[in-house]
Amino acid sequence: MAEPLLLVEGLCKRYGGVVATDDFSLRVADGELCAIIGPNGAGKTTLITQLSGELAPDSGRIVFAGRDVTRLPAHARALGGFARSFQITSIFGEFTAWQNVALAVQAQAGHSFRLWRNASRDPALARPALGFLEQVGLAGRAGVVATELSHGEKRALEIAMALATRPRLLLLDEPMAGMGPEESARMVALLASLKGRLAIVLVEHDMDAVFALADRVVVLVSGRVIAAGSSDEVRADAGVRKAYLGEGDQPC
Ligand SMILES: Nc1ncnc2c1ncn2[C@@H]1O[C@H](COP(=O)(O)OP(=O)(O)OP(=O)(O)O)[C@@H](O)[C@H]1O
Repeated sequence: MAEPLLLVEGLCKRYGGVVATDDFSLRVADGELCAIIGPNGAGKTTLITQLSGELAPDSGRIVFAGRDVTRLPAHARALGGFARSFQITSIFGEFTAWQNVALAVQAQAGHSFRLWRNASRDPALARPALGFLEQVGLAGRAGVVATELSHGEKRALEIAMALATRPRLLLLDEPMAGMGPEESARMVALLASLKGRLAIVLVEHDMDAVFALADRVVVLVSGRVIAAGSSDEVRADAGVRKAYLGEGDQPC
């Protein structure tokens, strides 16, 4: 079997008596969109924070592009090609959408943030920043101050900022949270447009979105994988229906 881009083996994390991640293993190929679902408290956030490097596992290992990154902190993983879509707090509210992405482009290029004033007039920064905004459907909102963007636009901006770091793997923690149907549909379309270009690990409660987007769905219950497979396989899995979707319910 070809070496996956992301290989997770035997990850474990306990909080006192609570086993939040229980012998979790995962393989994600280049360009694959892998969704992780599970009921509240299943351990999804604990898992994604271990993948991003914000939380150290008790045991197990994480290998990215052939390199063991288990003990690398988040910023070092980011340099190696990990990007996490952080909560909206990572956006500079008083800056325009364009300026936020330009900062991410600048950070990726390794320039000091103190050069910002000059850099803001630099076409080498301006063009790619606009390009990333275009990719997420925000080109028409480039000059809008971030605080004035809608919730869905802010989430899209975060993704543009993550893309500006030119990641090979994007970790997304509930990108549809707090969205209405129209904003969710726009986010699904955006993620569909990214599919195949980079690997994505998506934690999401919106089942319609997950089943529409994922190449593979992994179901967590009490920190353990109870099923993994295509959307159709997971929807049809009796154990998933019983433990997660609700016994007797129609599949989503
Ligand atoms: N800092 C912590 N200290 C103690 N227990 C924690 C901590 N963080 C999470 N837990 C526990 O670990 C388990 C997994 O929590 P986690 O937040 O990862 O689940 P989740 O699947 O992301 O839940 P949700 O869908 O509600 O966000 C839960 O039982 C939770 O109460």
